Amino acid sequence: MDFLPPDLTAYAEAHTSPESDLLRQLNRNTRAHVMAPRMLSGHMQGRFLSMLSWMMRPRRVLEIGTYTGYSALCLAEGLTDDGLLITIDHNEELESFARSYWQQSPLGAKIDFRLGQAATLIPTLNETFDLVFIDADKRNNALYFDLIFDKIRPGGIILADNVLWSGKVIEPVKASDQDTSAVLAFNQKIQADPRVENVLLPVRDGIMMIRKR
Ligand SMILES: C[S@@+](CC[C@H](N)C(=O)[O-])C[C@H]1O[C@@H](n2cnc3c(N)ncnc32)[C@H](O)[C@@H]1O
Repeated sequence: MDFLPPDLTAYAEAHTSPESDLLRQLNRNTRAHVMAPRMLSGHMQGRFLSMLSWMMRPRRVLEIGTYTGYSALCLAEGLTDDGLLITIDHNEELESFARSYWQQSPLGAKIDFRLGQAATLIPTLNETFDLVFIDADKRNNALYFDLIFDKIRPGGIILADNVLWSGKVIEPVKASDQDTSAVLAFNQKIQADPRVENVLLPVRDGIMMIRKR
């Protein structure tokens, strides 16, 4: 769902730095050849992730939900020289597609892909993260938040995508709609957590931006 009228979205994109040729190609080929291309962050959100990465100059970034590797490339842009982005996805069919784009970028050497279930892999990571992007199965947002919290430095940032869930967060929820219930519960959990400060940004499908105190 677009929250802004299409012509305002177009205006905002026209006044946002363009995607690199590589990202544009990755965006276009995901739309042409991969299932569910709406999952890709895209131009505007990608530039937001890049801007935040440049502002923070993170040494360690964790992404939960790689898909075709678009947001990984954006988040890797501001990494320090010795920086590393670990990205997790359980869909092995997308790995070679994502890698074929990462290999065309100098940032590819800083991207460490881990294949598997996020809930299994996160506890095995012995890193302190500056920035985490939660963008996998929304039902597990709260679980991923709990699993990563102690691995984030004070002042570190967690982003969770799709927290407006196409607007369903303000509609009556059907008992059978577990995804919407999970997004609502996650948003409430963050809002009530005294260990963090947060702002729900209405960018694309909604990004919850969380700072660990
Ligand atoms: C919304 S897409 C990620 C989009 C990507 N971050 C981007 O912006 O271009 C979600 C991804 O999470 C992965 N995923 C879903 N559940 C998962 C799980 N339990 N463990 C690991 N990956 C999972 C899916 O395979 C899918 O590729």
